[in-house]
Amino acid sequence: MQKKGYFITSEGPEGAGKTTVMNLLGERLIDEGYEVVMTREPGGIMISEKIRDIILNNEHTMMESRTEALLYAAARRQHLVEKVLPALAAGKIVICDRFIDSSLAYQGFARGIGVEEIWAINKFAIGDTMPEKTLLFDIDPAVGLARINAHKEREKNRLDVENLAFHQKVRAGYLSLVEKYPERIQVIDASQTIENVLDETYVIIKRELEIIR
Ligand SMILES: Nc1ncnc2c1ncn2[C@@H]1O[C@H](COP(=O)(O)OP(=O)(O)OP(=O)(O)O)[C@@H](O)[C@H]1O
Ligand SMILES: Cc1cn([C@H]2C[C@H](O)[C@@H](COP(=O)(O)O)O2)c(=O)[nH]c1=O
Repeated sequence: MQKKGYFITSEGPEGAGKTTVMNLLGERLIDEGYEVVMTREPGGIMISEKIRDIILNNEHTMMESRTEALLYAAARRQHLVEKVLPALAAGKIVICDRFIDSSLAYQGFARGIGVEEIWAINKFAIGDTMPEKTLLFDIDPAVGLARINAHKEREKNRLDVENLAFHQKVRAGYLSLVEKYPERIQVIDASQTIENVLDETYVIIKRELEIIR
């Protein structure tokens, strides 16, 4: 159906509903006949899932911020070459839960490493590959964290357990990225019901896919 690959990423603070909504979106697009690859960062393939375990392990309290940033970039590189680029070359839609904007918001802004520094290591990791469209699921971090905490079975990782001030910096970081890249990053109010968030997401992505078709 689609003539060329299309790279979509979802971003946002913890508990914004990215995974829930993008999975539903992916199912809907597949039902319509699109070839869709759903994946995530850090992870998506064996090596990057192993790096994910190292980064997010709650016992790794000694992990230094730049080490963390480099591990995210390493996981990103391997995932890109092993999964994302081949799928795009085959004309598929790739929907990736988080990508470089997570590193900019979490490591660049919230950890305070600096956006330029994070760009530099990620440029090395991804070259010129950037998403065509990024959806920012925007939510008050207190609401997002409350959603996560309501599900006691969900294990909290090393980033989830950062304090509220950290997650507020993440959100502020994301919003400053929207100002910098208004064409690429589209904000969705993630405080709405799942159905409404999905509808809004679907309309945005369908419009994009119809343009490239
Ligand atoms: N719009 C919504 N309203 C209420 N609850 C929601 C909404 N969207 C998702 N949830 C619930 O919030 C929780 C977190 O959702 P989800 O895992 O999709 O978020 P996420 O953005 O992927 O989070 P994280 O990045 O922390 O993994 C889940 O229990 C999900 O059912
Ligand atoms: C890609 C990426 C992710 N993070 C953080 C964001 C989350 O706290 C975790 C991933 O967990 P999720 O349940 O899959 O959302 O990692 C980051 O800090 N920097 C990154 O580049």
